[in-house]
Amino acid sequence: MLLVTSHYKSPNVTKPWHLAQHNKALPLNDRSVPRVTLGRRYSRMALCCIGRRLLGNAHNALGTPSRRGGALYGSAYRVQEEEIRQKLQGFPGGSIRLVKQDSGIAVMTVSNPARMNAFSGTMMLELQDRVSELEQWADGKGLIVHGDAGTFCSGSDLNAVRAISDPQDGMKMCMFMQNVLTRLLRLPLISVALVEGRALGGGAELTTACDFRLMTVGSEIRFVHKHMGLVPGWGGAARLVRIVGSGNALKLLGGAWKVDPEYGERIGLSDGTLDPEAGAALGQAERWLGGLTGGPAPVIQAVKKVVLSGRELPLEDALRTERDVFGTVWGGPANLEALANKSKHK
Ligand SMILES: CC[C@H](C(=O)O)C(=O)SCCNC(=O)CCNC(=O)[C@H](O)C(C)(C)COP(=O)(O)OP(=O)(O)OC[C@H]1O[C@@H](n2cnc3c(N)ncnc32)[C@H](O)[C@@H]1OP(=O)(O)O
Repeated sequence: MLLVTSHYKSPNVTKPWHLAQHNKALPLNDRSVPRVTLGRRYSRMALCCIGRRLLGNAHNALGTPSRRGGALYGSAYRVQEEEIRQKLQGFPGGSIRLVKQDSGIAVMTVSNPARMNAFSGTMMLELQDRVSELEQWADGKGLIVHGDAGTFCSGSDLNAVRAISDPQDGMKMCMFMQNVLTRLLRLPLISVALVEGRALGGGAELTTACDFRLMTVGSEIRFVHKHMGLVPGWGGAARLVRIVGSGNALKLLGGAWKVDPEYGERIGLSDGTLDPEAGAALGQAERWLGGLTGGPAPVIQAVKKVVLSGRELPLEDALRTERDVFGTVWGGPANLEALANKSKHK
């Protein structure tokens, strides 16, 4: 069930968006694709399994008002999650603030200024709570993630890292943050990481869990993991490859290269450099994002959903999702209003 459909309640179940909502037969289905050979059928089945898993999650991410949203790991992981949650409670400090604005753009602030906004244990837990809150935000359209006091985030709090350096705890923390950051990226909101100052280690990974990155002059994104004897574990490598390609990702991880705004734009990691003369960075980021989030929330959420499925799913599953999402907006209030206004696109 899609969240966007809840805005379109109507008794008329013959509308296409209701057909989609009620999972009635629609033209594109499994039978419409010929299965040529056994081998292909199996590889196709395998793809479908992966796709359905992601599809289910993607649907959840944008639709089901469940606390778990677009979670990555299944129910077996919940026990482990509870264990690591308790452990993370033992490393307090800082906060993750969230302000949901009437414009439909929320601002999330990573705040631990005494430690360059490093993630304490309780901040990881708070991040999960804020993501859950955003998954439920029916009027939401956009999100800006930034750091407090002029810098983005210096990764994990090294004091916590030292205390949980046992490989099993490390794995649990890694899964916890992978899960939370995957849910962050799958939110039905268009998201931007506003990078001022430094985004290091886990902070660099956090920037990749947003749809876009904007950088201020003098800022840097740096995957310092190699220097810590590590690789990214919060999903940052997988996402980085999709953003900049494997060659550039190898350079950034293998060389622990600093990415300044100019280099960031060149390789596609940064989507723009903010003008130091044009006022506060946050205001500029809000204006930039506002250029993508004009219009009703259900339509913007639908935009995010079709792009998300195109990004994450095999083509056939993405096409099905696109069809279903299309069904939620076709004949909906925004569509009918636009038709009634005879809108032109000059
Ligand atoms: C690698 C992956 C891993 C993960 O995925 O979990 C991580 O993210 S591990 C963390 C990776 N990050 C780092 O290693 C950053 C280490 N810090 C630095 O390199 C510097 O502090 C820097 C460049 C961020 C800032 O340098 P600057 O000279 O401008 O300031 P200070 O060094 O004096 O820093 C101020 C204050 O902040 C504390 N700090 C900074 N980062 C962390 C951190 N990640 N964890 C804990 N504390 C941090 C620093 O120790 C200073 O505190 P003070 O009490 O004044 O000594």
